[in-house]
Amino acid sequence: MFILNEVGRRLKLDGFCVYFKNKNSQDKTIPKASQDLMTNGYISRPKKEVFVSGVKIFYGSQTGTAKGFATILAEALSSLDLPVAMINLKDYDPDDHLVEEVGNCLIFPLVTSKNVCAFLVATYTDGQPPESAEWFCKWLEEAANDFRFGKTYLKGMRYAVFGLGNSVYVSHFNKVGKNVDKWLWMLGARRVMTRGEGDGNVVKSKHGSIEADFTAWKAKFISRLLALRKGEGKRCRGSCKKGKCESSRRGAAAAEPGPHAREELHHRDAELMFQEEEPFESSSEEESDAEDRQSRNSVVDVEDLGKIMDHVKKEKVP
Ligand SMILES: Cc1cc2nc3c(=O)[nH]c(=O)nc-3n(C[C@H](O)[C@H](O)[C@H](O)COP(=O)(O)O)c2cc1C
Repeated sequence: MFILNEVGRRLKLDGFCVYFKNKNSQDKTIPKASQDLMTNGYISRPKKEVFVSGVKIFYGSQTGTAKGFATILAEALSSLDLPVAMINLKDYDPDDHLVEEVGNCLIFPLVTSKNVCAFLVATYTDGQPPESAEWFCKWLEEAANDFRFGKTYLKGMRYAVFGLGNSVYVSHFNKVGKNVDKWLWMLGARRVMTRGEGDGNVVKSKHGSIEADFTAWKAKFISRLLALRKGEGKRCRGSCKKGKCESSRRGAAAAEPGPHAREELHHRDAELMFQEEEPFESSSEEESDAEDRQSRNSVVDVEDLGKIMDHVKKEKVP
């Protein structure tokens, strides 16, 4: 029996045969048949895991700004060697395809998709989406509010949203971006970064113009993608503003909610979550799991309280 060492030399071994393949070693020193064997039944180094296999950029645009931003993003991403698809929401039927973004593993259907989805959507009069994104938004809103879909429907999908708007429309500023972010989250998709808000009102725009807002968001999105590509997650370390994470909830008292109360909680949480910037990655299911754990702790607290009361009563008996 033989073993191939780091430089492809055969070493004699008694009893069994192992091949180590050095990725820098010259494959030409190893016969083709042996190379095949290395991945077919013989021990070889594990293959590098792929954490992000590509990006899908969805856009909803009326006068072309969102489409233009989508093109800029696609170009930036393809220079990073990431496969990119640009999708006009007008041509996309969420009823048929959205669930595909969850993952395509038949054996473990809830396995996270290796794609990341970016949504670039504009807001129009009275907070309505552009015509091209009407069906997508209608479908998403209905699904998010339909208990038959539930908060795991899009579990495994990873996404980020950049909304385009103008803050002169005070009460409906960026409403569509906000809603798309909220509805995806309610369906269990995982937001990989804070929503970006492009503002065409140069006086109020965070970075001076909608283009600058987009450039800043794009830079953050790319750095987030690079981190995800390395397999890095981003968890709340207990410093989130609204105290919604598990760590900051520990110790807070709450009553056990019934099924309707929980449903209500899910929607109320979604509203709260999207009033402010959310600094960490999350999905609605995780939020709700944390609620459940907290509730279970609270039930124990109530039981303990009962025992204490019994004890106090006994103490009072002469
Ligand atoms: C008629 C009209 C109505 C608009 N209404 C809103 C609005 O309610 N809220 C908002 O944030 N932006 C509003 N906007 C601003 C657009 O969202 C913004 O110009 C955006 O960049 C357009 O993107 P698009 O070129 O991809 O369609 C409105 C713009 C127009 C022309």
